[in-house]
Amino acid sequence: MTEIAIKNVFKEYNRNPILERVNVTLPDHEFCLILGSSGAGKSTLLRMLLSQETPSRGEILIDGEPIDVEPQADRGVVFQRYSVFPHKTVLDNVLAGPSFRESRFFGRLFGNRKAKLRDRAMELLDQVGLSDAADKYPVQLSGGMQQRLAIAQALIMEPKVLLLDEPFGALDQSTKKSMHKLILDLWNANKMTIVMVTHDIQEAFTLGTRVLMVDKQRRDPQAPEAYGSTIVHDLRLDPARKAPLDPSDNEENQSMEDIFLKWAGRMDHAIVEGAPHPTTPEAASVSAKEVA
Ligand SMILES: Nc1ncnc2c1ncn2[C@@H]1O[C@H](COP(=O)(O)OP(=O)(O)OP(=O)(O)O)[C@@H](O)[C@H]1O
Repeated sequence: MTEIAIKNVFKEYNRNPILERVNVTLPDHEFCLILGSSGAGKSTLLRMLLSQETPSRGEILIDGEPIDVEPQADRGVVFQRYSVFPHKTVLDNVLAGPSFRESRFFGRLFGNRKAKLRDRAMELLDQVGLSDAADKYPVQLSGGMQQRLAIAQALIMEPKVLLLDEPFGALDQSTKKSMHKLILDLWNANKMTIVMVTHDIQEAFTLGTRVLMVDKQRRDPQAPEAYGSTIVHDLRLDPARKAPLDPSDNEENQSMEDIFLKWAGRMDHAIVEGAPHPTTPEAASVSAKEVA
């Protein structure tokens, strides 16, 4: 069981507010997608969940306990750009994390323990469809294969929470589709909570049980940097649903929020909640009835 609670979190860089009043609770086994325009603060939020950054105010709790101040193995991460070791084989890339962790306690790994880890690594490579590439080097892999390797690398640490920062953003459409199936299968098999950042609305609605839209709720035209972003829409989805496609989603000049609300309106069982602290009439909550 892994519940993440983000409580009234603010983040500033050099006194510039990036995020403000972020409040959300993600129950165990949520697949949460974070959408928002460029610079909205999505990666900053993810980095705080990873403990690479600390909130300027507010707190983040995992299972009721304040989050560790250092990144821990209970939170795995996959970034958009392949974060694998180029000089190690595929198998050794998967083994690198646990070998490092365990050798800190036991020195070099030997015998039974090493064999067990190797079996687990091969099992994961099989799950991500890379068992035939175990002896290859990353340079010999396609972009999609490298991302699958990065996912196996994260999963071998058995994280309670998997954080994904646009992991499929650099992949072509068909590879992306197969990665979507893979990540949904892994999410079901491993019972983790996933938090994933994306720019792709269709991806968010295909994968998420929860979709959060992050944007500025207050804007000062004289001082665009005056306010930070917050959660402006919080959408819960039935995991069994299918995301319908609509050609009008590709119309130009639509804001991400317009497209988001259109999608939300077409989903069965979608419940959209407004931001926790609406401050302008425009940003006030969108009820389930309005989007139905
Ligand atoms: N370490 C830092 N120091 C100062 N400013 C930062 C730092 N990290 C991020 N920022 C600023 O915070 C804002 C939000 O950045 P962030 O990367 O979280 O946005 P994002 O929503 O993930 O954007 P994108 O979709 O383009 O990746 C940006 O204006 C960025 O320049």
